[in-house]
Amino acid sequence: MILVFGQSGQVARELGRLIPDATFLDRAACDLSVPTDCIDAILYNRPRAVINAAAYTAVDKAESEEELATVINGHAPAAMARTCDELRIPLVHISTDYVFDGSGTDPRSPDAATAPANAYGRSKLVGEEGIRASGCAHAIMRTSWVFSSHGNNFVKTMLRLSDTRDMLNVVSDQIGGPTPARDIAYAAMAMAEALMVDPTRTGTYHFSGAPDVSWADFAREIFRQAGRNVTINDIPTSNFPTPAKRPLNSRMDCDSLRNFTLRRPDWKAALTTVLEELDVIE
Ligand SMILES: NC(=O)C1=CN([C@@H]2O[C@H](COP(=O)(O)OP(=O)(O)OC[C@H]3O[C@@H](n4cnc5c(N)ncnc54)[C@H](OP(=O)(O)O)[C@@H]3O)[C@@H](O)[C@H]2O)C=CC1
Ligand SMILES: Cc1cn([C@H]2C[C@H](O)[C@@H](COP(=O)(O)OP(=O)(O)O[C@H]3O[C@@H](C)C(=O)[C@@H](O)[C@H]3O)O2)c(=O)[nH]c1=O
Ligand SMILES: [Mg+2]
Repeated sequence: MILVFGQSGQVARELGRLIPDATFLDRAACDLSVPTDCIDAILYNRPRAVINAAAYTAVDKAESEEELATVINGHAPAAMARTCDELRIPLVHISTDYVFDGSGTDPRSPDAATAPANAYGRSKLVGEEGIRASGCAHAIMRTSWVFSSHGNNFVKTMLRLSDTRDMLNVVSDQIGGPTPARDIAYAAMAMAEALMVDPTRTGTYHFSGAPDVSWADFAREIFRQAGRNVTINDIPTSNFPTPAKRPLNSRMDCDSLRNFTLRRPDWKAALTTVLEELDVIE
């Protein structure tokens, strides 16, 4: 059996479709703000592999709740990893482009220096470091700009705003790869399977949708496909103040995905499917 932390989140829901026989732990079954509960959950379920799809993902709110975010995104995954090491089972964990400072314009490779610019990014980095220190077989999959038909994401925010607005200001100087949650679920499973056979594939991998675009370009493609007439004004990040600072360059070098015969997903095609699921298009 595969044990998944998370049930209602974007990636957890897609894992639910892909591997319905897995055991999914919602917050009531295991609250990550109590890391020892993660240990108990793994020992109780005795899985073949663990996928952590739960996290504190409210980027702006994390600025005022960094301690809680650090327990959920940092200490809980570290506790999972130590238990996975004891049981000699692999852990697949999902991390973020926000562990980088976003300087420059080149795609970041997995071994590039981390330097998070916000509390959420720092909390996710604590998780990465705890997992590496545990010695367990693991894949840390860094992804970015996740979207799907469930939960909160940029696609749903844009569609909601367009109900009342025909013009939106969207930042055009943050560049990254929008990533379909469905493809993340598939990749997480591929990594878990590979690690069960060959734990030496342990490492940190980048997985983001192609091509890289700005949030403004992403918004334009959403409304183009949705057939909605919404004007997107390109604005610099400085004109969209938020509590948390976001990296400008979220481009990720995903070449090492070849280790798992995976490739960057085509986010525009996946967006069509998501808009169909949302009944925005037929
Ligand atoms: N969303 C994005 O754009 C990106 C996400 N990631 C990473 O991908 C992973 C999956 O993200 P995504 O699916 O979008 O996340 P969501 O925000 O959609 O879901 C987060 C999940 O974590 C659960 N959760 C939050 N706090 C706790 C807690 N204290 N105890 C137990 N469960 C908790 C939530 O449960 P509940 O429903 O009960 O709140 C929810 O199921 C995360 O590791 C995230 O950091 C990486 C890059 C981009
Ligand atoms: C709603 C809105 C947002 N924006 C900007 C703000 C921000 O820079 C960008 C995206 O907004 P979001 O709130 O979706 O961004 P955010 O929640 O920061 O998204 C991040 O979530 C975490 C969990 C990750 O790990 C990251 O990879 C990334 O996906 O768009 C506009 O410019 N105009 C708007 O009308
Ligand atoms: Mg958000």
